[in-house]
Amino acid sequence: MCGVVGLLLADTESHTEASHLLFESLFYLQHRGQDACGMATSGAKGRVFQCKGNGMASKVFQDGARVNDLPGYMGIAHLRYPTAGTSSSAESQPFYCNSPYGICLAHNGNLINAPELRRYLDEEAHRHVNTDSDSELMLNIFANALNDTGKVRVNVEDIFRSLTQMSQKCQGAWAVTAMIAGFGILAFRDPHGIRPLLMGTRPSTTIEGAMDYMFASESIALRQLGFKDYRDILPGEAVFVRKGGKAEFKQVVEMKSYTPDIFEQNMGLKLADKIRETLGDEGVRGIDVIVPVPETSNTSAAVVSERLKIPLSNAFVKNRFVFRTFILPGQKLRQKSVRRKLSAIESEFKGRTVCLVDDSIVRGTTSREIVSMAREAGAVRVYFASCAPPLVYPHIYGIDLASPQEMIAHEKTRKDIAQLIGADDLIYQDLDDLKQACAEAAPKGGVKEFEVGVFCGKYQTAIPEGYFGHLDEIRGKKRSMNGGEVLKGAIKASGPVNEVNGNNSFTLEIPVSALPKNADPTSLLSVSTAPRTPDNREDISIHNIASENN
Ligand SMILES: O=P(O)(O)OC[C@H]1O[C@H](OP(=O)(O)OP(=O)(O)O)[C@H](O)[C@@H]1O
Ligand SMILES: NC(=O)CC[C@H](N)C(=O)O
Ligand SMILES: [Mg+2]
Repeated sequence: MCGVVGLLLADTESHTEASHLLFESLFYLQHRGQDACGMATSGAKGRVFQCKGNGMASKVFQDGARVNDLPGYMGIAHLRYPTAGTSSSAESQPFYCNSPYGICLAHNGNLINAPELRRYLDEEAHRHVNTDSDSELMLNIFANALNDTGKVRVNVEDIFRSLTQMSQKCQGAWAVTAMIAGFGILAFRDPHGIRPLLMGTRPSTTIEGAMDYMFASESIALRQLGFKDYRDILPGEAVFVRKGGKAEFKQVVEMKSYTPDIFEQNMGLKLADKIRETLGDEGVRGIDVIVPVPETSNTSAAVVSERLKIPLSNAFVKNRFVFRTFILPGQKLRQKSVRRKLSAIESEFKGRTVCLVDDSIVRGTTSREIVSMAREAGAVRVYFASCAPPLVYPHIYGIDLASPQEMIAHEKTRKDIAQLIGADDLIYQDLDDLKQACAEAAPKGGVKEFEVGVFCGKYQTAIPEGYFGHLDEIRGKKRSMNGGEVLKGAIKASGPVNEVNGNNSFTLEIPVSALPKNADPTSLLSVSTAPRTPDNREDISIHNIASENN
């Protein structure tokens, strides 16, 4: 995901009000990325001030203490959940490049032709790129186009023209806020509008008749900070707000379609009907309670409960000090964190047939753990309903979900998956139903199409040859970062493994450093295939051992 923000105050004398507002906005968008965050501001003499690093906003900005080091009337900020490159702090954003004019950029999305852009920057543009980040490439492509104007000072038209050139060179998804030191704030979106970006305004608190401008990935940040009249930046559109000036808009590249990622939309309206279709009237009558997996599925579960006329029970309590799980690096960590994050209220489960509702199943970490928690709390039957259809293809536009092989639905039937997560039955939303539910929820005349490549493998942009192989390679590299070389091989197994995989073959990846000296890799199988009992989930961790450093 990633969150981006941009802000320009009308009052150019304001000292650190911009950085304080930006800091606050990061809390409203923190769920969009927890790996790293940062901010860059610019003030009176056009100097750029920055603070960024790994961790969440409160940590990086030392509970706000560092915000006072960031003066200026404008700035941009970023929350990172990596899709490309590594998790190193050097890749935290915004990125800064001094030539020309001092540009900072914060990017949500993913570029799918990074190798080609890297080659162009190196061999033709002679620009130094310091990290593996695709966002740094985008910044340099833009900077290079601006540089080609050959001007000492550019104007707004030059900026828009350079963005047109950049949009023609880059392929993939982007929602970007950028800042040109001493000049203004820029925001733009890819031709398909895959990642979200909005703009809002508010009257300046100090200069009568003047407006402050803010851009953000989600309206919540704008609303909470008093920015109103917000509107979407359209696909292919750019907005520049000049210091002390007004917003100027330009369609820098033709709008190809308007297909925001369906993950951003309201999910789950048709799920109730699907549950009835799958379980039948009898099955539905047997359900005692609908239980949301807090909080992302609360709304959908409430709709399901109302439509099926089954009581809703908030039978899982969320620990608000544990954060998002599936974006944590490392399967072991993710698994542990589900248990830390959610606790089951026994009295709500004891002796009941429950239907758990979550927004999605990716690797199956959450669903597997909570089905087993529901049983431990005394549930007699456990159904699991997912608002999203099975995820089986890579997400390539800015959500590094998992590689298809890690996704629990990969090459599995619904029944296989139900077995793997330990549920009595599993109900998935249909893709067509989901699209229809989202289209119905969109404002009149609004979005009708959505980016759904992760469910069906059909993407909005052409995919460069070899891109999926390249993705796997990057993920392999990430996995082995702490573990050194990775052994890979298909291993035939029998016995308890059958219970886990539903067939008797699987791919095992073991970081060499995780093995005892001179160990035969297959020796690990005896550890990982221990029989499954309520207290021993080692069998599931066959894959976990393999991808511990993922
Ligand atoms: O199948 P999995 O790999 O477990 O991924 C799916 C889970 O990931 C997301 O939750 P997340 O952990 O991000 O946190 P949240 O719902 O609390 O925001 C999503 O809401 C599912 O619960
Ligand atoms: N999730 C995102 O939008 C990530 C942005 C960018 N591709 C990065 O990895 O930093
Ligand atoms: Mg969740």
